[in-house]
Amino acid sequence: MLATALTIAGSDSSGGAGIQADLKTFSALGVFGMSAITAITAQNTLGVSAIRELDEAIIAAQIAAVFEDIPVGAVKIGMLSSAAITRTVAATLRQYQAKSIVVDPVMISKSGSRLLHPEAMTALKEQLFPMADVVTPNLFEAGELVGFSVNTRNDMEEAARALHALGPKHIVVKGGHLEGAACDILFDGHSFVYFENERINTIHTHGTGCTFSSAIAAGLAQKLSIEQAVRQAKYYITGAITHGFSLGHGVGPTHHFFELYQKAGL
Ligand SMILES: Nc1ncnc2c1ncn2[C@@H]1O[C@H](COP(=O)(O)OP(=O)(O)O)[C@@H](O)[C@H]1O
Ligand SMILES: Cc1ncc(COP(=O)(O)O)c(N)n1
Repeated sequence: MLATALTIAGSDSSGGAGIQADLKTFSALGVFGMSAITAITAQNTLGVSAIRELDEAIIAAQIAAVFEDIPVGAVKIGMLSSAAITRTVAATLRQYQAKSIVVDPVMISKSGSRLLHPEAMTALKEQLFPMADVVTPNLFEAGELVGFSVNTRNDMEEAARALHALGPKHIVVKGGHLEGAACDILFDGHSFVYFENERINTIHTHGTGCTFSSAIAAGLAQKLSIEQAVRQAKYYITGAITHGFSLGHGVGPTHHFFELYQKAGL
């Protein structure tokens, strides 16, 4: 049977991030994608102009409709916006005993808009982290979650240890915003694995975090180990950024035709 994955995230009208990036990633990796929308953003390559949260009942109903009928191989969680939505998502996933959960703790868009109210941080840590197989903060998100700034590889390791103590089975701290190579670290509570690629010199990185976490979920849905899933996701995001392009007037999107860059060896 085709592997399946569910994304629980916000909608990005410009198609570069959020639900749209997640579904494109699932498809490109050969996984059947399903979605539960938490919030609708009016967004383009220049920024976010409006956000409308959906009410908790329709969010829970979307998740329930999928689980009641279809086997869910993996779940990716992106923009949650509020504490109430975060609690609803956690409770509904608990109800259906969801497995292989990837939490991307989305906080601020690349264009600077808040996608998570600061008061939702506690619900995220207390309700969702203990259920997560993997949590994938970038440097800023890791810093907000642990309460110290994360700027170096040493800081990334310290942050991964502190976040692992909150309950997730694995932490991936993403170094997309580091100086030098694009280096991410995976921590399982015992040891670190580094995933490193040359930094691609581009401004077109809209949706990189969404794409990377969805690619990890796709791998888990395909029964890869966490390390294999992160390796596949790193290969995928590197290709998607390499082939990212200028669309609109601002930060353009990544490219989701995996076959194209697979054949080209990136
Ligand atoms: N310019 C770049 N070149 C190569 N890889 C990058 C680049 N920017 C981000 N990445 C990679 O993309 C993934 C997403 O990371 P990041 O951009 O830090 O996330 P976010 O979108 O949450 O800020 C990571 O694997 C990171 O290493
Ligand atoms: C709906 C939505 N979800 C997530 C992001 C973050 O994406 P990124 O930080 O990669 O721009 C976004 N811009 N919009």
